[in-house]
Amino acid sequence: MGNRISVEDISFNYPGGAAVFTGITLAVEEGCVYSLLGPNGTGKSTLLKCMAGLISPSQGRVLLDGRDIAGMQPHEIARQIGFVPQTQVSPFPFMVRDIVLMGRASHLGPFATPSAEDEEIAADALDRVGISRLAERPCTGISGGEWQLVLIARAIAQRPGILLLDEPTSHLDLGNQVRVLNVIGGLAEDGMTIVVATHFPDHALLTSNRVAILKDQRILAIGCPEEVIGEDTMRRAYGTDVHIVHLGDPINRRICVPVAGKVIP
Ligand SMILES: Nc1ncnc2c1ncn2[C@@H]1O[C@H](COP(=O)(O)OP(=O)(O)OP(=O)(O)O)[C@@H](O)[C@H]1O
Repeated sequence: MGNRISVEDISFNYPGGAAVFTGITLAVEEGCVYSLLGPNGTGKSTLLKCMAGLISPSQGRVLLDGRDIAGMQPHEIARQIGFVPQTQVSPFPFMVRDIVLMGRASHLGPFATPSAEDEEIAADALDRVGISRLAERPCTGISGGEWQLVLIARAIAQRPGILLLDEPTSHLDLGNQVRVLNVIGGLAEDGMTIVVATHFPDHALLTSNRVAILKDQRILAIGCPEEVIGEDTMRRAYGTDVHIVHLGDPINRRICVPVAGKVIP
């Protein structure tokens, strides 16, 4: 498997609604971290759900290694694609470790139970996101940020070739944001292809090889992060002024700082 995913000229309407987006085309290569930016409601989650095969585009195709996912069985898609939705808290008090073990489901036969190796993979995934201590806790008794880490651990345990993450750092403290960004970088280095919807341009600058910004039903800008995340494009995307600051040596990074806001002397 080549772990490539692309969308070709896709459009999407929810029933009875206007088009969320039209004519979107993008190609994500193996081992690439691809960030989707854009204001609230511009369709980032909807695009990820189309890519995960959870909903079908009204027009256009989603291709997995060149194959149209419309013709694939759900279990075939689940073996190759992992999806981390925006945090949805389970109403059932499953143990955290059992939720993460559910990530192994696509690797098991219909009536098979998880093996010792599956248990080890789940434990390793919990360790990778730093929440081994929560393994025996019911998921109804953990925080929003902890839930987000559980869902990420479940996707890591799935070991998909392609991982789609919907705002994976939105509930996380600073340390856990960095941890998850490092995990994303490590997975991509191992050849996993990653698409991340995010509201943090800095995270896109830090982790991505490519960025697309959605706005007004279309792609406003697409390309490498240093080109796309510029002051003019950010203003056009979000309607607010930012400075792009180059931190220079030894950090050699760009950060995106909003200009507006109360400045405390
Ligand atoms: N189930 C649904 N039925 C009808 N409309 C929906 C549904 N889900 C989302 N929408 C609408 O589709 C548009 C795109 O929503 P989507 O959640 O994909 O945007 P987003 O860019 O991910 O937003 P955010 O950044 O706020 O999470 C929005 O206008 C939203 O109101």
